[in-house]
Amino acid sequence: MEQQAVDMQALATAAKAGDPDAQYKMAAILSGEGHREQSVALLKKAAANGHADARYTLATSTLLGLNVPRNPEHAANILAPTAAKGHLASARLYAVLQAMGHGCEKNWPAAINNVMTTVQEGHAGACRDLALLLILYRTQDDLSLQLLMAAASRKDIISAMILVERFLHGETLLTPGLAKAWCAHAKQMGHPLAFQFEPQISAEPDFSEVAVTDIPDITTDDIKALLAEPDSLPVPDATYVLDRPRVKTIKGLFPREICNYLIAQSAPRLAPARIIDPQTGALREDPYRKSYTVTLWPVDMDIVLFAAGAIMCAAGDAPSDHGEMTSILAYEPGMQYGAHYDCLIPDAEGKNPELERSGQRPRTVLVYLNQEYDGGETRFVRSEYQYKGETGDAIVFDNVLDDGTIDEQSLHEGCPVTGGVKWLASKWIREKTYQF
Ligand SMILES: O=C(O)CCC(=O)C(=O)O
Ligand SMILES: [Fe+2]
Repeated sequence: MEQQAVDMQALATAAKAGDPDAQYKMAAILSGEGHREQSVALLKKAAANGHADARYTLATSTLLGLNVPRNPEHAANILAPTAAKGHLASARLYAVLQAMGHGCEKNWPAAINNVMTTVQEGHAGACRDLALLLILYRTQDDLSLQLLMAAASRKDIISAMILVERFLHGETLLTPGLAKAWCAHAKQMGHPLAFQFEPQISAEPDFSEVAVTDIPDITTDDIKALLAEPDSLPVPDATYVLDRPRVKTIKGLFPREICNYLIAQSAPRLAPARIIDPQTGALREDPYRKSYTVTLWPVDMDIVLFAAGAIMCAAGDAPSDHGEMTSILAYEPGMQYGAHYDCLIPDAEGKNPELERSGQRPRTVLVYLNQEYDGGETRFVRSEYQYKGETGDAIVFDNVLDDGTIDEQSLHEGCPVTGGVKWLASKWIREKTYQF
């Protein structure tokens, strides 16, 4: 206790004397104690002194408007210098802002530069991001495999679980002992797939095999040539299945690895879905829409999640900035999304601020992220058409008619799940650039 008081005193003295690390640590302690203003003041000092973690934290608060005014341009400016120096968290977030054009100019090649700076710095998370982009683009299997091996051997559990899953499918040359060792590590870290995979490997875990492998030697120009802007990526062929509402389905929009990644990144952020109370306008839970859900805002995103969202927009024939943020939904047995329209409905006076801001929601894109569940079909209640995709398949449907008025045939539901957990990615497309 006494020692703690001495340490705190020493920290406060160092912070006052201008030590950025002490300022950052003091800011975290003060924030935990609820002293928001003092915390922000110190965070700003540490950031001004060039402390990379402080700059990242301040940038996320600035994006969210948390204890500081919301200002995406300011957030991008805070991130730019630390991203250029290869600070992983800053570079990952700055890449998202550049890819989206949120707070800075939309510039996909510049976003790739950020990824490559951190790959070249040897960050495991950056190797994983690049590997996942290559997987999403379905290109350079050898290179993505080397990047995954490099990341997994640097203890990146997401990469390790991708390799273990491939091992279980007989696709990757891991030894069973190494696969088991990675599972044990990922279980400790709480990766959901590790609990599923570990019992399927009968070998003893062999930790002696965990040797760090080299990061492949790749140039930024090579990667830029491989990874065009995701908005312009060709989407697999669609099958038109219904006229009213207009519905098409797409097999394999996302590879399995991307589906698992979306699940793993959203699982810790899920919260019960809420609806807007028609009487009070307040958000509340309702048995009508019962699922767990998370909306991925820029601070929750990385370049892979951005690109996956952009591909969903492309599947809906829309530029990426017309898409609302991707939502991930998880339905446990008994959960469902009751019959509803996705389009925005004006009030009795013909008004809806959302409609004025970014226009109607003419189209919806859903991607099924897994298939190991019972029930849970997406059903158009008036036409009785229903669809249940396999892992990575998409359904795209119009919520309005050609003249822009609501298509009443678009009334749809997520049927109750009766076994297992259904995971879904959902994107609502807007008429105009989505303003948020
Ligand atoms: O769960 C489903 O199949 C439907 C989801 C849905 O309707 C939506 O996200 O708007
Ligand atoms: Fe819907």
